[in-house]
Amino acid sequence: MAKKRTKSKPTSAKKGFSLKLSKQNKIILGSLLIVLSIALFFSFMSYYFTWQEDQSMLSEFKDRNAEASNLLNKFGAGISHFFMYKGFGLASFAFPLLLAITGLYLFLGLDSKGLIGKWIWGLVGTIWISVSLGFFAVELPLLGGLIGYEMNDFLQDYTGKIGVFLLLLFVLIIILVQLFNFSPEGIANFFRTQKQSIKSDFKKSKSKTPVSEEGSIELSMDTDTPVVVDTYTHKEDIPPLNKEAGLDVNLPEEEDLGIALKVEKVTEEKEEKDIKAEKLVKDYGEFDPKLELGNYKFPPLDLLDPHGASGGITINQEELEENKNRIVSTLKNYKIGIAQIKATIGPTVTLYEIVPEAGVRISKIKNLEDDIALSLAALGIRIIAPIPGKGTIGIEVPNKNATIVSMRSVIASNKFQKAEMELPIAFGKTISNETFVVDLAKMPHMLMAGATGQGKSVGLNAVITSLLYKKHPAEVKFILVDPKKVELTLYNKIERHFLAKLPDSDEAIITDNNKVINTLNSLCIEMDNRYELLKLAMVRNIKEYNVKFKSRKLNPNDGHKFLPYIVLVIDEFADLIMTAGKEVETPIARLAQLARAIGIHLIIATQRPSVNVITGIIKANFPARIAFRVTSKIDSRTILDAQGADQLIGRGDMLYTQGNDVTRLQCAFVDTPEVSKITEYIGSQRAYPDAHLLPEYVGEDSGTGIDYDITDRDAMFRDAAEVIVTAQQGSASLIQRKLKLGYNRAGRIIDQLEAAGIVGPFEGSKARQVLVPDIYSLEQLLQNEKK
Ligand SMILES: Nc1ncnc2c1ncn2[C@@H]1O[C@H](COP(=O)(O)OP(=O)(O)OP(=O)(O)O)[C@@H](O)[C@H]1O
Repeated sequence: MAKKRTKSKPTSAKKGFSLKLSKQNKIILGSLLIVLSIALFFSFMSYYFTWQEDQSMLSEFKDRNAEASNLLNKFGAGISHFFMYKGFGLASFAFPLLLAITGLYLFLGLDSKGLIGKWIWGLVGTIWISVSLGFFAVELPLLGGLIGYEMNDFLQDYTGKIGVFLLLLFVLIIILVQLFNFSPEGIANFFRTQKQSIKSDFKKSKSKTPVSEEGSIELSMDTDTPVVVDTYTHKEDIPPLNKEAGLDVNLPEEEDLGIALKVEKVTEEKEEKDIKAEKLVKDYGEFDPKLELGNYKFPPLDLLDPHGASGGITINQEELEENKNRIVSTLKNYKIGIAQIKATIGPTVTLYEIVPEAGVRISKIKNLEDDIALSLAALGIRIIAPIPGKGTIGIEVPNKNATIVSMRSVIASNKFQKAEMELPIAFGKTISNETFVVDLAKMPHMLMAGATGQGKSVGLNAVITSLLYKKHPAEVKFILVDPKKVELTLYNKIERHFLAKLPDSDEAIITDNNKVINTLNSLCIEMDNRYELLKLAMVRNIKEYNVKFKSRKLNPNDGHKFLPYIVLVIDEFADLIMTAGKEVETPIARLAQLARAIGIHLIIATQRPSVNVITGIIKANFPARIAFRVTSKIDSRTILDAQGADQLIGRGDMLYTQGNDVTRLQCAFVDTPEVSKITEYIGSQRAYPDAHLLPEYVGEDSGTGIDYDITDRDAMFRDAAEVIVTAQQGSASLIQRKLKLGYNRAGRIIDQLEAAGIVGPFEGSKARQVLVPDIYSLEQLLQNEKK
């Protein structure tokens, strides 16, 4: 369902007439229609009482001295005469109603899609009522109006009274079926639920009054039983249960059926729950998570720049010929004959597919990779021998004039617009110029690496932009970690729409490494909480959970809530892992292993794809990997487990793998001003009161309430205390430096010092306060502790 909704998002042109009016004009026109509808309403009402008096005056309309009795004077009398007398009679009230609805739509700027339908059905209903009331036109001409009377009369001439009646009945059925989804089952259901609620009300009232008279007990049993059987005739196992439920107060002698009854009770509860949910859905509709920001407008396409690309790629025939000849002659030099050669032109590279003559060994061509690259004298040549599943050999040669793949073109593509995915990402275009769209929810986590300046940040922006164009703020939340402090700041503007943060933090975009650790741990708590909810709801993943929640089968009073997807983006992972090591690696590995089912997805980018940054445990849990250009073959292997990323040409040229196949893509280009426009567009709309709040996590560093056992203290505890007190500066890095300890051990000692009351609590980026003034006081404190 959600998918369907996202499909019909107003992305660009599909807005009907509302597109032609500015906001101000809509408000003005809306108010005009509302005022007009009120005037019509009062005119019509008043006309009912004054029409006979006013009729003679209609011919003197131009005479200023003539006065009508209608509340709206001559205007009221004239227009009511037109609509009610000459028109549709009582049914004319539909017009002020329709005008008021249209006016409200325009005034409030609502999506005007359903409006035409309302008018059509309104007019059909008006004619139907007017023709039906035409039967009484002789006695009461105002009921059906002239049109109703004439039409009724006309039909009667041909079909007679009964014919007209049957015709009207048939039209009524059409209206009910089309408009209210009327069906025989629907009617049966309606009566069933009505009966049910009457019965339960009846039972409730019965159980409230203490049973005292035997006679009355028997009577209630008798009346109860047939109702129960009636209600569930289609389910044989239920009636005995209801019988019991109705009887269990009254008939203790049926105790021997105890076990069977218990089993059945469970089924009944479940049924009742479902029925309740169905009733709720019927009364209030499905739960709509988007309702709180119901007027949210998705960013329009024209915020994105076409970047000069007219859409297609220009084919340079000369260049193609030249490259082909060079490939053929190079291979000829090594005595490799070619049976066939074919070129596929992409935005940045052209793929030459070669079918070698029979008997040529593929390994021979593979070994010639460097020689071919040399003779083609071009940067970024990649040889794929053989192309998986094709039996040909591919040589990718960069185009002299690369075409920029604009984000606009990929977002506008059919493939993205129609993508039936949970978290669709339009990455860019493949070598055969097809838009490449993947589902982040299926990846389920992504590792992105590449040397500096090769397009990582643009890639991250492309990912975030794709999601912003497809998802409502209620459906996805981002946690942005930006140790470089400049790359992701633009997203600050959408903090209250799309970002998630820790409850006590001011900034939603995390730039401080300590906060990252807290956030990651908080995400782990969120993950555990979500698993608990999934368990309670008896579903396997977030998608099923949200479907169940939307159909009101999960009670918010039991802690259930709509769960948005959470996407964690870390722009520079190397920096984090270097400073925090295991403290970051452990929660990330945990999240990566477990978070896929509950809608938490990680995207990690790094400039330094070395093995101590992308450790085995991280790599094992990130099947989707993206490599922009890197400087060495080793780096390429670290990211992709294959070489090739070292031969890319940069500027968004990238390799993508989600397992075995490696796909070469040109990443879509989205520039900072475009991102800025998008975030401004979203940021200027009504938002939630705050960013999405993650569960609270009390980090080890904040240390509140940590009570360390004195005997458990680190061997260097005393030395560290002396260093801190002497320097009067409570920082872990000081201990690290002076005592040559690792980050983690120093952190632990600081916690112990805090527990001992030597340093104050964690104060963010500032050093902690030292609570002991000198070495002498420290001695005393430690002595007292021992006692
Ligand atoms: N997909 C693309 N198409 C065209 N040009 C691109 C593309 N991606 C990046 N570029 C060019 O490369 C430049 C650097 O890109 P980007 O800032 O994304 O690199 P980076 O890898 O994030 O660098 P750093 O690691 O230093 O932040 C961009 O300013 C842009 O000119």
